[in-house]
Amino acid sequence: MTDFQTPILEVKDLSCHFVVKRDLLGRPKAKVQAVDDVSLKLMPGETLAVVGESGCGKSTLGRMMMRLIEPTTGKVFLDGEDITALGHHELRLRRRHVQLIFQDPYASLNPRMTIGQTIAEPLKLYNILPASRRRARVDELLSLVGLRPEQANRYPNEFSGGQRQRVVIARALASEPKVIVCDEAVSALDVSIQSQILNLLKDLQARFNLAFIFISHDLSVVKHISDRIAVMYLGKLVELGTSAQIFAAPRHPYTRALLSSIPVAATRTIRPPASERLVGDLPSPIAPPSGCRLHTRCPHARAECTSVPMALEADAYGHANACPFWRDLPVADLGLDGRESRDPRLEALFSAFEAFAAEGRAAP
Ligand SMILES: Nc1ncnc2c1ncn2[C@@H]1O[C@H](COP(=O)(O)OP(=O)(O)OP(=O)(O)O)[C@@H](O)[C@H]1O
Repeated sequence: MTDFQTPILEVKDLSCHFVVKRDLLGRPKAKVQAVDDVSLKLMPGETLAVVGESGCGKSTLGRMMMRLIEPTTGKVFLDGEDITALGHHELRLRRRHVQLIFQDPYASLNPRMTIGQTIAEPLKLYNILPASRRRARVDELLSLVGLRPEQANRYPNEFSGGQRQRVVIARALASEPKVIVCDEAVSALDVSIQSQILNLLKDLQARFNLAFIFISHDLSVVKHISDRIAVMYLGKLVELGTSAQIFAAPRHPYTRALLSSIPVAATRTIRPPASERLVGDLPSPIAPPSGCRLHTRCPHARAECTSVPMALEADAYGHANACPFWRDLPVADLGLDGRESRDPRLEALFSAFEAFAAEGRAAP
């Protein structure tokens, strides 16, 4: 049984370094530090968004959570059980509880199988139901995702992008998961369809107490669906907090920069000014900058940033950030959903209100 104090999914000090070059003797010569020393907890029924620009390690992190990519170091716990060292058979049984939904539903559906066959696959694979009861369950799953049972005999190419994503969601639900990792799950869809799919995911979450890892490069997409948001830069976590903390009182210069790049129309949060924007290009993950990895692009960088450790420091309300100088950042007119200024003296108070509002929804 799920204990509400036990995270449904937890990663501890997780790293993934891909070897991209070897010498003549086959020894590693260059490694991409795709994910570096990331620790996160996901509580049952919670939505944790992982955001950051392309290449920051979001997908690698998501796949390591399912052990679709083997971590270089660190551990993964599913419902309190260390699954890092499980053998193939044991792992396959646990995978039933963590499902993945990709960006492109067409690529993840077999064009030669009817959607009924596709949705029935996990029922067979994990021996969830005998053959005689599978059809009724497929009908039920189709209804749950807003499709009609009589559509079960159709093929993926007969459906729109949004409908195909509903099929993928039905297939994920068939294995009765506890966690669904949504990797850019709505990015390829039109905005109106995006919100329909997000609403569907929210409804299913409430119904089945599902936990979501929601991977996205787009902060505006995750704002309304996330309990907490983890912000990544070049393989490192730079900020972690409730959605309200991140949007109303962002602390790390990278989070401030991400918020400054959201189109005004996409969110009611007023954009930070241009002075918050990053300079230059993303450095190579093969040789990330020393100290704070953002220092080569940070508009607020100072000499010490080349050597500071990049570790998350959390306040009493669970709002964690890796910039030790965040309190000294210039007071930016971030809008803060209607507040006029970002007075640091008021920030602790706002944080307290937000933590209070989030209490019961989010892990500390
Ligand atoms: N199999 C691999 N071999 C070598 N490098 C890889 C491999 N997979 C990912 N990478 C590199 O690891 C880094 C992180 O990639 P990842 O796909 O996790 O980032 P991401 O934030 O999900 O980006 P995107 O949104 O573009 O997929 C990138 O520099 C990428 O090029």
